[in-house]
Amino acid sequence: MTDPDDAAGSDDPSDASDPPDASADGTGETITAVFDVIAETAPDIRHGLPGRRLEDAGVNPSGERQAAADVYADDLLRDRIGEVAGVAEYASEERPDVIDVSGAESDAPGDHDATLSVGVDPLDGSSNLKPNNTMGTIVAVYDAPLPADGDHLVAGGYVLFGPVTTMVVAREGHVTEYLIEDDGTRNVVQDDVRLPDQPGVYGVGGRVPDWPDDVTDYVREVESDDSMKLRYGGSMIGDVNQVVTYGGVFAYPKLHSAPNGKLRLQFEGAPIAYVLECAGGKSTDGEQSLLDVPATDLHQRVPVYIGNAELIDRLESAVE
Ligand SMILES: O=P(O)(O)OC[C@H]1O[C@](O)(COP(=O)(O)O)[C@@H](O)[C@@H]1O
Ligand SMILES: [Mg+2]
Ligand SMILES: [Mg+2]
Repeated sequence: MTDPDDAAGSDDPSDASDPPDASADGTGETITAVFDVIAETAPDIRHGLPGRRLEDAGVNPSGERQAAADVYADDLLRDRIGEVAGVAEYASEERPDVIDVSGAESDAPGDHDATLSVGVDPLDGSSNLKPNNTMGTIVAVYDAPLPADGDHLVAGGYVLFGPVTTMVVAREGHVTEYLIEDDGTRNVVQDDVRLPDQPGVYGVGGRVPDWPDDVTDYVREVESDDSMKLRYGGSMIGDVNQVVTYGGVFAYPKLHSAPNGKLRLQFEGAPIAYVLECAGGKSTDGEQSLLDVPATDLHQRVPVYIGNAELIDRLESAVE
């Protein structure tokens, strides 16, 4: 995208365009329809936030507090993605089980021939509601029942709720950034998004005293490069989009208190790895690409390190 010190990128959108449906079985049309629904729902999520910022709604399957906004976004997305022909399953960070939205299991109305599964993090970074900071929505489209391994990802993307609402979509090895208008239409801001060659930012989650020594040593080495600036805002999507824009590394690492880190493989780690790898970057759990981590549980956590290839290679050499 742009140089770290050249933050004045253009926001002039051109007309929306999607890759042609390269699939013989119509899955490409389903993927397009899913991201149309995400774009249409993004303004509704944004407009639904003010009254739901501070209201508590319970605990999610990962044992974390849910805001009313998390549940609101999840319900909206479940209803609307569930209507998309070709989508068989819906799952999210906010509900314990996979939902059959095809109707096939219960012989209910629906698309009984549907084959795709959609996993979402409806609101990523919802602890940023209180201080009114950046949040996102993460979307993963798999061609297998959930939980599914990363090699079943056929598309991944995210919405970023910042000063403007943008959506980044990766499919068929190609990454596109859109500006989402208030009426839910999407217009291309940047076709063929690629990580800049020169990394400029780094952000690492977790309490610093909770980092294992090898993580600490790696971070100290990264920040000793005087071209690297710290960027950490407490929303994975906000922080990841800094890396997509300026190059660099984002991590939510293994911790002393949590050897598998905090982020969820199905809803956060894998789809973001898919986007970054399609944009020319790399991902790892410390040993292997996040797309190669076996999916064993819908809500399993995984250490996440993503960014420029050279920084991820160094990380893999540095951590055990
Ligand atoms: O508060 P911490 O420990 O820095 O954690 C922040 C991380 O947790 C998350 O908020 C987890 O996502 P959710 O808000 O979807 O649970 C990430 O977006 C972010 O990277
Ligand atoms: Mg999240
Ligand atoms: Mg969330």
